[in-house]
Order: sequence, then C-alpha cells, then structure tokens
Amino acid sequence: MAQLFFKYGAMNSGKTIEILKVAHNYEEQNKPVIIMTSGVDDRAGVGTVSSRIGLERPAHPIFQGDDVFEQVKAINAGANCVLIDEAQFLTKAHVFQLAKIVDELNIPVMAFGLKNDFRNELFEGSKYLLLYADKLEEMKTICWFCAKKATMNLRFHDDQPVYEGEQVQIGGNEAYYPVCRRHYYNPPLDMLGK
Ligand SMILES: Nc1ncnc2c1ncn2[C@@H]1O[C@H](COP(=O)(O)OP(=O)(O)O)[C@@H](O)[C@H]1O
Ligand SMILES: Cc1cn([C@H]2C[C@H](O)[C@@H](COP(=O)(O)O)O2)c(=O)[nH]c1=O
Repeated sequence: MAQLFFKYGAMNSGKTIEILKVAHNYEEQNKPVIIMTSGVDDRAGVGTVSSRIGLERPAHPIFQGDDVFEQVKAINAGANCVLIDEAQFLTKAHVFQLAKIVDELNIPVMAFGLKNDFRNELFEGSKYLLLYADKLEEMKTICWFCAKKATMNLRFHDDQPVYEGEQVQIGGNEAYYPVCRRHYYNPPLDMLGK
C-alpha cells in the first residue's frame, strides 16, 4: 500500500538533495518518478529543484489553483513515486489531493518542506501534511551557532534578526540561518560579523 510521507527539516537540512537521490535510485532501475515543486519558490527559476550542493533538475511546478491529483494523472498515472519540494507552500486543498494520489492511484508521495516559518508558526502546507501524512520524518542539520540540532529558521534583514513580517520571502543563505531554539531568540551576531 502506498503512503504519504512528510519529510520536514530546517533550511539546509538536505531536503532537495534527498529528492534528487531518491529520484536517481528509482530511475537507475528504470522506474519513472514525478518530481514537483511549489511554483512559489523561484530561486532557481520556476519549475526547478536546486540543492545547495550544486545539483538541480526540472520539476513540474504547482500553482495555487492547481489540482495536483489531475496533474499527476496527466503526467504519468503509473509513476513509481511522486517527489515534492517546498511543500510548505502548498495549500490545504493540495495536501488533500496528495492524499488522493496515495489512496486512489496507489502511488507513494514524498513531500519535503519546512515545518515552521521564521516567526516559528506552521506553514499551511506543513500543517496539513503533519495532520494527513502516514509517516513523518525529520531531516536534520546543525545550528549555525552551536552543535545542537537546528529546529528553527532565523530570518535576517539589514544584518538584524527579524521575527515579524510576511510569511513568504524567497531566499537562501543570505537571508536565513538554521538555528536551535536558544539561538533563535539570542543569535550571537558577532559570530556572523553582523
Ligand atoms: N560543497 C558541499 N559539499 C558537501 N555538502 C554540501 C556542499 N554544499 C552543500 N552541502 C550540503 O547540502 C545540504 C543542503 O542541501 P539542500 O538540499 O540545499 O538543503 P535544503 O533543501 O534542506 O535547504 C547541507 O546539508 C550541506 O551540508
Ligand atoms: C523560513 C522561511 C523560508 N521561506 C522560504 C525561503 C526559501 O525560499 C524556502 C525554503 O528553502 P529550502 O532551503 O529549500 O528549505 O522558503 C519563506 O518564504 N518564509 C520563511 O519563513
């Protein structure tokens, strides 16, 4: 029986590289997969999954009003797996459609994304994936300032940490740091030269 997976982790925890690895493992056995990503994140261009380690691949973009169930049926209803990056930006409806892919098409869906935003609130996609996924898995990385696990994402603006603002602001290492709880509230700015 197929399952819906939500693999969540702070920024830089290797989510995209894991997608590329899983896709490679299926494809080298001639088992096709579908790679998708939110159309909201355009860092590497809309419809691209791109890891900091330098690897990237085209992906089917998912936009606000899209029906992901119908998209997957149209692309390849016999795919072995659906891999989704930036799942935090999905809507509640998208998450229900992912569950339908699993339950009606019997295709495993692995969604990768952030759990919490820079204010430490859940994203919509993450909230419903936490509620509807069959399996949850934490992807781990270390705090920018110590050796603890990073569970939060700290946003910077003009060299200062920010805790309020619009939830969505696309960016990478120039704007966000993965941090532990202690350093989320008290980041040692001298360690950044800020
Ligand atoms: N030059 C490198 N050599 C080895 N690992 C690297 C390199 N650059 C980045 N990485 C690893 O890639 C991971 C970030 O991967 P990425 O897929 O971009 O993460 P995420 O999608 O979670 O933000 C980090 O764990 C980092 O250790
Ligand atoms: C914390 C946080 C992140 N974002 C954006 C920033 C990036 O574009 C993505 C996450 O990228 P990842 O490295 O692939 O995990 O999400 C945001 O818009 N709002 C936030 O609070």
